[in-house]
Amino acid sequence: MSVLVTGGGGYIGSHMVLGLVDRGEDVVVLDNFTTGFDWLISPAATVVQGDVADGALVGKLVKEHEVDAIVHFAGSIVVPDSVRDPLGYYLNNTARTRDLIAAAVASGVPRFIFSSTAAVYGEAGSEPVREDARLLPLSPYGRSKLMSEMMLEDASAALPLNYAALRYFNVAGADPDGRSGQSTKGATHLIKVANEVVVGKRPFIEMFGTDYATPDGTAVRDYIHVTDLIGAHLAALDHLRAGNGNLVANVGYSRGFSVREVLEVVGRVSGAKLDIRVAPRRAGDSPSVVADSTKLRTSVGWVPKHDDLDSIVADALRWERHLLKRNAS
Ligand SMILES: NC(=O)c1ccc[n+]([C@@H]2O[C@H](COP(=O)([O-])OP(=O)(O)OC[C@H]3O[C@@H](n4cnc5c(N)ncnc54)[C@H](O)[C@@H]3O)[C@@H](O)[C@H]2O)c1
Ligand SMILES: O=c1ccn([C@@H]2O[C@H](COP(=O)(O)OP(=O)(O)O[C@H]3O[C@H](CO)[C@H](O)[C@H](O)[C@H]3O)[C@@H](O)[C@H]2O)c(=O)[nH]1
Repeated sequence: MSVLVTGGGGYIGSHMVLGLVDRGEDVVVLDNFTTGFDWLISPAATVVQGDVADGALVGKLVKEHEVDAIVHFAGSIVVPDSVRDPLGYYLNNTARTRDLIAAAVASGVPRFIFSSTAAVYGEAGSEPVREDARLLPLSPYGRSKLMSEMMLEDASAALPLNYAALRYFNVAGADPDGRSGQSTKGATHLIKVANEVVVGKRPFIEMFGTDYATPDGTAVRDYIHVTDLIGAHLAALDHLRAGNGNLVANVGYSRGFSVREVLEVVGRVSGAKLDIRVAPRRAGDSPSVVADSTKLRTSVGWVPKHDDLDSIVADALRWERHLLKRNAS
């Protein structure tokens, strides 16, 4: 038996591979390496280069490796890019996910875990956001993910497939043992960009929008350590394997930090003085998104172990320094 991890060469997927390998599972990675890297993947996994929409390839991998679950991370992830290129996002995130679900069903894989996002909520109204809040995504990215959730719901009602859709809030940090971290070129995520300024890869950071209706005027997010996010996936996999039915759940810590607060923490943890420049709001951004994670905690017994912004920033910074040395050598 093994687990097929799509996008296993990416930031989050490579941590999932570590989480599975660490508990003795066999893993097959399928990645086209558009944004991922083969060197991020644990040597214990089998790595196949290809697209998730290649149904014949997926069918072959399922058969050869006796895959009992697909964990689907592959996708395009940058909110403002999705505003500029909506059709590209609907193709890679929605249409190709449809093809992967079809291949899962055709080859008899009974379980599917999907990377969804807090972006499905948009401006949800009251916070923290529960799973039954209004789903009004503000960007093509959020819509592309919501449509994938809908396909899974409908497919699961009609076909022998159980699924978990995990709505991640803002994923950050790196493997505490230093084996993986966010390595995306031209990254756009706040903590990654700030740490690139700390190590001298960028001269300054822009603060997008200081006129939001939030306590300090900058946007608020629920930053979650990638290792706790992987803990949620492993718990969801166990939940599905135990026959407990479908699960749609938020993954966050239920507390928010503003952009200004995050940059203060980066400055304090690194000891660096960041050049921070005020810039206009970024297209597609929500003012505030904070998770209510009660459902995940009660349904699968998820207990986060790294709920501390200082450690998130410190782990991410350690990885950034590692990348700097790696690229210099
Ligand atoms: N990073 C976050 O804060 C965040 C938040 C919410 C949800 N997510 C979701 O988590 C998932 C993983 O995100 P990430 O941050 O690791 O991104 P990433 O870009 O590092 O990883 C995505 C991986 O998928 C691969 N890929 C893309 N399209 C593919 C395709 N058609 N076929 C095969 N491989 C393909 C890429 O090469 C890459 O390795 C995404 O689906 C994203 O939408 C991420
Ligand atoms: O250089 C930067 C980068 C970001 N920000 C701000 O920091 C906040 C967080 O931005 P990120 O780019 O780090 O993350 P997003 O909230 O835009 O999006 C992330 O989390 C979402 C869920 O909330 C999606 O899932 C998405 O895939 C993932 O990129 C936003 O207000 C953004 O405008 C800045 O001010 N300067």
